[in-house]
Amino acid sequence: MLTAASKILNKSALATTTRAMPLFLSTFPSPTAAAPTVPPLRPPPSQNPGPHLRLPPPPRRALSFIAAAEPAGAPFRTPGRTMESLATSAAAAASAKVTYLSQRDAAEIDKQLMGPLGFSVDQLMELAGLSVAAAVVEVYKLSEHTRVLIICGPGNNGGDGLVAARHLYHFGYKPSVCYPKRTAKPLYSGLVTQLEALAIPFLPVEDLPQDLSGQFDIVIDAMFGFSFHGTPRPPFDDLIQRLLLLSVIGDSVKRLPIVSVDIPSGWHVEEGDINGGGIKPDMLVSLTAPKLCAKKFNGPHHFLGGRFVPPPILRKYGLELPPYPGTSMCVRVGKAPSVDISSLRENYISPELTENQVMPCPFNQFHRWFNEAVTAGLREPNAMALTTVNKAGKPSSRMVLLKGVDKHGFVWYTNYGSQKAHDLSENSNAALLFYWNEMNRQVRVEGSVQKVSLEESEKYFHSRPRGSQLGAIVSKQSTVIAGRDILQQAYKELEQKYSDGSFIPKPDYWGGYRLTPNLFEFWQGQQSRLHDRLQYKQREVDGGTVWHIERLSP
Ligand SMILES: NC(=O)C1=CN([C@@H]2O[C@H](COP(=O)(O)OP(=O)(O)OC[C@H]3O[C@@H](n4cnc5c(N)ncnc54)[C@H](O)[C@@H]3O)[C@@H](O)[C@H]2O)[C@@H](O)CC1
Ligand SMILES: [K+]
Repeated sequence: MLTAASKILNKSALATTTRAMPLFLSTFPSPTAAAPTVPPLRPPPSQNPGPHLRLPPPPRRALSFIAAAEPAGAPFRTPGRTMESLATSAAAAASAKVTYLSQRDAAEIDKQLMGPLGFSVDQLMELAGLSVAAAVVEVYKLSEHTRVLIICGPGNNGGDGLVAARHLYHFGYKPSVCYPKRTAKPLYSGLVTQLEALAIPFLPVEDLPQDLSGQFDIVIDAMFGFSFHGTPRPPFDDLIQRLLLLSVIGDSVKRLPIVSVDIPSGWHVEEGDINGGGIKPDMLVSLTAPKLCAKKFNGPHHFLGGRFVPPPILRKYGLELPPYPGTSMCVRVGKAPSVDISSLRENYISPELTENQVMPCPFNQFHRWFNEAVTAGLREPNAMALTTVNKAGKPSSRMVLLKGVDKHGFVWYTNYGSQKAHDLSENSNAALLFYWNEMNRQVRVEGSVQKVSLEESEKYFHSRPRGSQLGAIVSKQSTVIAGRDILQQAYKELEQKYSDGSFIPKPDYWGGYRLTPNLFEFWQGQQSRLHDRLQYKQREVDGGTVWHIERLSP
């Protein structure tokens, strides 16, 4: 099982964070004697079309090892989702034009969705509330913002808050709800019952402290949405005062953040905070499309949620909205605030890694950790940084994909004309680095590198998809080329040449390498920088070599 903390792997920009390691990893099997053989390596999971809200996929079943994928960055790959596509969609969202809705249009769209377009209010509310929860997870890490107070109003905005409370509970947060004016409709009483079944506390206004910052880490303002008129009536006037108080307590970093759903409550739906005395939320989650008042929002985090707007609505209202990335339920509107790099740090929480827990054979220990990384659903756990050094002592690093490991070493494939190949021809010493961020783990491997046999390279080359085989022929890796079209042209020509499905010969300049290790280091991040580092080094004993384990200071 994964802990709730580990399920929420978010990308918040700022400050120190605590990252808990999946709980199941703490249950190490009892130490065993050195196994004579190395268990088979499982293949990496296929591309994970992960949403913006990154929840690890369910554990995968073990598969037998087939060395059949491409090296990192192989040309002409068509992945489900790459970092490149994430980066592209983030850039597109940041620069996208946004349409703002008047109060009348917002209400009209609502009617159309629930009339001719066939939606029910329950559906829209569920999607809206999920978007709010997803946006909160994007910005406010669970480890730092566990206790969430959701203040719900009498209308649909309040309903969105109730739904968000449920999702946040399931994402591992500890929500409490203040819902002083309940609506006697089955939709709302159902949402309340669902929260009661999760033992989520409902707090009367009288029980809330004047200063909310002592008891909560975030407040979600789901009091009023686009149907708000006039000035807030009791008890919401008092609740809004408490939120106002928050903007004057603490500095901008330590202040209890307020997340407003659709409209900052109390603001005019079109004019915004008219006299400047309204709440100043840190985050606004606009739903369907931002309302006019959102133009006046100048907090650091503006998100859009409600990924359900069909083309007829987009066309009719000429809506331009930022594109949602991947399968995400929310998208940031505008640019993310800049990050102080020096403030980025993690406080790792992991089970201890002790000498008597690890396997005597480092290859077996590697397999154990690798398989756990696969089981946890990490994307490309076989990606490793390879560092080579040329004869002048100049190092260079790049990511490659591990294609096999056994007691003889770690194997990857590449172009024998590449820079790494050139370095290796001058200096066979190299280092590999695996970094499994979500598990607070790193493995370093050092050793010497030789080419694998021609038969091994042939066998692997022909196991690859034909597109990858052609890509390997086309690329004269690490040489300067005039443009992308040259590659595409050469690829097209080859595609035509082999369009009859005939055998594609492996080019001489392509093949594998094997690093035979003389050192391993297994690193596990721990709290307060007291990380575990266990190093395996080879020692001569009675004419043979044995692996000796030492603990290194972090
Ligand atoms: N496409 C859409 O239209 C969607 C709308 N949704 C949500 O629905 C909201 C709109 O919901 P509603 O139309 O129910 O309206 P609101 O939730 O904005 O509020 C209406 C309620 O607030 C009360 N109220 C209004 N002014 C008040 C004041 N001055 N003092 C005290 N009470 C006051 C009204 O009597 C009514 O009970 C949106 O902002 C959004 O959060 C989402 O649930 C789903 C999609
Ligand atoms: K609101």
